[in-house]
This record gives sequence, C-alpha cells and structure tokens, in this order.
Amino acid sequence: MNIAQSTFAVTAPVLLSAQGLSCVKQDRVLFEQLSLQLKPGELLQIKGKNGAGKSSLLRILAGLARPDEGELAYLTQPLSTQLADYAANLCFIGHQSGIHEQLTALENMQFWRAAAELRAVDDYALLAALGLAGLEDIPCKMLSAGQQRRVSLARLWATNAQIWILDEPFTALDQSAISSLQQHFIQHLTQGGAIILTTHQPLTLDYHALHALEIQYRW
Ligand SMILES: Nc1ncnc2c1ncn2[C@@H]1O[C@H](COP(=O)(O)OP(=O)(O)OP(=O)(O)O)[C@@H](O)[C@H]1O
Repeated sequence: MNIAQSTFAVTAPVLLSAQGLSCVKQDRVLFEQLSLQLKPGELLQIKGKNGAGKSSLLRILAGLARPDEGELAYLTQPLSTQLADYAANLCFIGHQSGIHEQLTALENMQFWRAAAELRAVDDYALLAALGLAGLEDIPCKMLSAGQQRRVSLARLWATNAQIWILDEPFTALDQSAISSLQQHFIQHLTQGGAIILTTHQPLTLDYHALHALEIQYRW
C-alpha cells in the first residue's frame, strides 16, 4: 500500500485546539465536553447522523459562532485574541457552497481574491483543470449543482490557508471530482496543511494521519 507520509504531525505545534465545547440549539444539547486538537498534516473527519451537530461544530471551530461552553485556541493562544490571524490562515467552505450565483466563476474567483483569500493563479487554467472550461463566463446560477460545487472548491487550489474546514465538500460531485479532491487533500496535508471536514460519504484517502470524531445524536 502506498501510504502518503507526513512528518509534520509528530513535531509540529497544535494549530487548533478545542477544550470542553458544548453547544445547545433549540433547547437540545448537541454536544458537551467535546475536545479536539489539530496539527499540521492531520485530517479530522467529524461524523454523526443528520442533525447531530456537525455543521454547528464546524462553525464554532471556524470562529463563526461561539460555543455555549468551552475554549478554543489557535497556536496555543485563545482564539478570541487571534481571530484576524486565524481568519487569514483559514479556508472555510460551508454546507452552502458560498458562491455568488449572479457572478460568473471567474468573477467569484476575483471576488475571493479581492478579499485577499487567494493567491494569483491562472484562473482560466484552474477552472479548466476542474472541468469548467467554457463555463468561466456564465453566471453560476446557470451551472449544475456539481459545477457550482467545483467553482466553490476552486478556492482550495489557490488559497494559502493552512487550515481547511469543509462542510460536506463532496456534495453533488461526481466520482472523478471526488477522487481529484481527495488527491488534493493529500497534497495539502503532506505540505503541512490540516483539514477538518464532514462527509456522509466514506473517505477513501490513502493517508496515515486520518482521525475521526463522532458526535452522537442526542435527543
Ligand atoms: N441557526 C439555528 N437555529 C436553531 N437551530 C439550529 C440552527 N442551526 C442548526 N440548528 C439545529 O441544530 C441541530 C444540528 O444542526 P447541524 O446543522 O449542526 O447538524 P448536522 O450534523 O450538520 O446535520 P446534517 O448531517 O443534516 O447536515 C439541528 O437539529 C438543527 O435544527
């Protein structure tokens, strides 16, 4: 078996840690006393049934929502004091693909770049590599669900962010797009990146530093 290797996780500092998190929605405790940590080279899959609280946890980990209890740290410092640095090193792609449907794929790339999220790359070449040749100048609302997801994920080929938090990134993708995205994950991880994701599909990554955390559905 050709297992991709990374030497980062052993010696590297913890990028993101959470301690004693709890989250309550509509009087239901989704999770409590939840702790985790993420180092360079690691992929953490958050598992759980529909409604268990995976997206809620990802939003907390991305700094977009506050936990009801618990602490978060970025590079061992309280996240609340490091939000700007954290945001600059984070690529969060939520359950909704986050694209502007009135804009074209190229315009979405330009929008993200103007927000300083993306480095300068040949957008035409990137979009072509993602199977979107000829569709660069069409408003995204006219693309299929899978094509829109590809536009959204194009960010992952042009971001400098080390930490990727991805909510259901494989949704609507066909098998070849899922394979190439998983290969891209391995490349990111072996270069010192780190990923937290949710997916209801089995991960078929041939990579050693895969971790899973299951949120048990609570009534
Ligand atoms: N903004 C909100 N206001 C009120 N309740 C919410 C809100 N967001 C989520 N919830 C509730 O929290 C629970 C967990 O939702 P969440 O989206 O985190 O689950 P999930 O595990 O990601 O589910 P799925 O696998 O279906 O995407 C659900 O019962 C949902 O109704």
